[in-house]
Amino acid sequence: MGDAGTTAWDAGSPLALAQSRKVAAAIETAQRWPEGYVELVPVTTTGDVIQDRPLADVGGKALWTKELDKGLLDGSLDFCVHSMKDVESVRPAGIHIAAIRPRGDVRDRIIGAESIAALKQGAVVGTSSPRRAAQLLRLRPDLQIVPIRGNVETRLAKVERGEVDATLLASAGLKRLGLDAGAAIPTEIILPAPAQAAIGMECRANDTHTQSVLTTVNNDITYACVMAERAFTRALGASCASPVAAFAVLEDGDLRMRAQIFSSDGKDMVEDRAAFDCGDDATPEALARQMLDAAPPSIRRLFSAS
Ligand SMILES: NCc1[nH]cc(CCC(=O)O)c1CC(=O)O
Repeated sequence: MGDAGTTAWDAGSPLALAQSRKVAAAIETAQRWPEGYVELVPVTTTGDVIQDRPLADVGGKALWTKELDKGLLDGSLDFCVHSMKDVESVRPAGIHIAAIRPRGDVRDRIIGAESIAALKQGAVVGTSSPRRAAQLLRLRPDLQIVPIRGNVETRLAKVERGEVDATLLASAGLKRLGLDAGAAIPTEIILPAPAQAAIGMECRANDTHTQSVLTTVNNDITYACVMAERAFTRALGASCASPVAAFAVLEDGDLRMRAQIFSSDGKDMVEDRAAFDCGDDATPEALARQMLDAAPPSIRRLFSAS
């Protein structure tokens, strides 16, 4: 960072702007910098330009980070702010996840009904998330899942206009946009995506100055949990087309993780949990291996590590 830090957000997304503003404010407070000291730079990403096709068909999560990665590596940006859920589990060489903010509400919310059980028979639910589709179909095979893209407001409007009966959205994103929509679904019913509700900051791996600034707004516990969820996802060889859920918490000094992998139609699921302790054989990678070994072909073919 020079005199002022330069950070970037995905300019096509109001959620990304809200998150970047919050991160900039947290850094300014921690560093006792004046308001506005951290300069925000809008960067439009391919992911937001292509709104009509499912993410899995056009190139996956990298579409959200490609332009931002380039800005980091060419030195025009000092750091980037991401929803960690949208950041691929393998990052380009030279880019480092420097900090993760305290996690918000990890649950999904249902918009358009009081609960999944309350949806009418055969209801049309809009989601382009393979995880949410599989989880919904597992609980309610009668539902009709249709793809839905666009930002959070667009999706809410589609429910409002009756284009779909319901949709699922992350509670954390709704809250950050100041939207109090829908009903929270317990994690026992819908386990969240790996890294859901976590905002992270990336910088160049060799930029020790920016790293030391970002560390002041890091949350150690969230960082450890999200990194374990990412390690699990990476070990599965999961892509954005793989239905996977994972959620880790720190409890009595242990990292405890619950994880699920599904077939696309939700008919098959492998669920497991593990506690990771320092110096233990139990690791997120071992959990991924064990779950893939137990998985039928309908699940295994969706993961490239199998
Ligand atoms: N896939 C888009 C996306 N990326 C992050 C969030 C919400 C905020 C978060 O989980 O950090 C959302 C919207 C959603 O899934 O409802």
